[in-house]
Amino acid sequence: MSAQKSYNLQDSGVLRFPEGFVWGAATAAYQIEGAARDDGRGPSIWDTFSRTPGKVHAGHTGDVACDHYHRYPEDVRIMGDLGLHAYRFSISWPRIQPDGAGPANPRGLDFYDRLVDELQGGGITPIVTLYHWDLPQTLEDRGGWTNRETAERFAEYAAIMYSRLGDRVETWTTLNEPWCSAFLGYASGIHAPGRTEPEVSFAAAHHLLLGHGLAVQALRAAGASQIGITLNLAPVLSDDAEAASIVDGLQNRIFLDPVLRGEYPADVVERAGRFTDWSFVKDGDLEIISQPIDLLGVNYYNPQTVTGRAGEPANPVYPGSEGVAFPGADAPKTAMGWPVQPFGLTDLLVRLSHDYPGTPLIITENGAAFDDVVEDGQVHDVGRLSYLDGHLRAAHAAIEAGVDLRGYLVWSLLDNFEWAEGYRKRFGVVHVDYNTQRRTPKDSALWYREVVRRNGL
Ligand SMILES: CO[C@H](O)c1c[n+]2c([nH]1)[C@H](O)[C@@H](O)[C@H](O)[C@H]2CO
Repeated sequence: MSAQKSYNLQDSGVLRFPEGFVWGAATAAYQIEGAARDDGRGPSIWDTFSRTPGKVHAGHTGDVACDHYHRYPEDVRIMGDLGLHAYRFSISWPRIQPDGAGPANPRGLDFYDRLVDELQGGGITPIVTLYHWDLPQTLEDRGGWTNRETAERFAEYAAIMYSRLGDRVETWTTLNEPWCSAFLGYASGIHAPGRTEPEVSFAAAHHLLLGHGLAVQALRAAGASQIGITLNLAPVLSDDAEAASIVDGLQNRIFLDPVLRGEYPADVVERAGRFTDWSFVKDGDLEIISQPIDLLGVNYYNPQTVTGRAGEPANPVYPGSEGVAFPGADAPKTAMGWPVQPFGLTDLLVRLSHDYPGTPLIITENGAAFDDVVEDGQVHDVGRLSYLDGHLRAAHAAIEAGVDLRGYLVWSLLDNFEWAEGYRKRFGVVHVDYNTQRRTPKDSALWYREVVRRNGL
């Protein structure tokens, strides 16, 4: 259960969030846009990966997805109907630079111009993610994130986007979840580009962070004032302190420390030593990576439960985690098999504010997949509503504990392409019928609308 404590509830007896708390929803380009070949968009690593037999459920691809590229006015209207303050979306790099470098594709820029204008017309604040996993394939052909030059291309792309949208977009996040890009993409291979080379995954992680730092420099030089990065973070639950520290290092501190402290954690450097000599870290890199940021985006879904077990092989997504087992949690599960443990969000937020003080936090993703059914034009997604309610209570408990939490963006606005799961897993508060593209707000959306209106539960 989330942390239970008696609050000094205000007038109407609800949990009130701070004045100005930002309520919104989040999506990502490859997961919702479709139009994979429209208007000059080039191929990304996810176009390639989803076409690789066996990589994505039933061979699903993002070719059409939610057809958001064409239906964005309707989707913005839905955001307005829900009363959302903000909308977090990512920009498709290959739509802007089909080969990952060189002059921008004007038709790609035009789409995001139109989207931002539509949002502004609806009084909805855009929150841009520059990179949500859809690397231009041409850059992957040159090594992708294992190639240091990709970091430089990313900063050039960031500057292009700021020059086009900076007059209307105030909040910019550079990367979504570099942990997933590096360790799902290059170590375990369960995400694009599907490489199973743990020995290069740490270089990929570093170049992603270098790209973040160079992009922060470029954005700041161009006048951006609200810049951040989004990390997927998880508290680690264990009866074994050593096992917990190993996974905390490989999941959380490997990114938090370079970005917010300007150093890699020594224990992680040592454990990764069996894969790499870290020679990809050049003088000055960590100063660039730890450029000051204004906001830390936190994606939270559940804690990690681990235990020490002699002889246990490394978990492929955590290179260097030999001796650690992942037994799973004794808790209700979502359709992804992820445990529902809202208390983990409170623990995480309080830990961040204690260990990495001074950086305001925003929950950039939190949500759940459940098997939804449309009945008489409605979706009674009680499980998702309960998950969101519990996690908002957990977030409120963190605020009560003094955490500087600025907002909450539910994952996701729409059912969408759930990466290797394809379309079979639904995270949206709005149901999408992929045959007709009909949108149906679920009960969770109607409940969330009331939360936003009341600024509380
Ligand atoms: C393990 O959870 C990760 O933090 C995570 C979960 N999720 C994410 N990251 C990604 O940012 C989204 O694109 C996914 O659609 C979403 C749901 O899977």
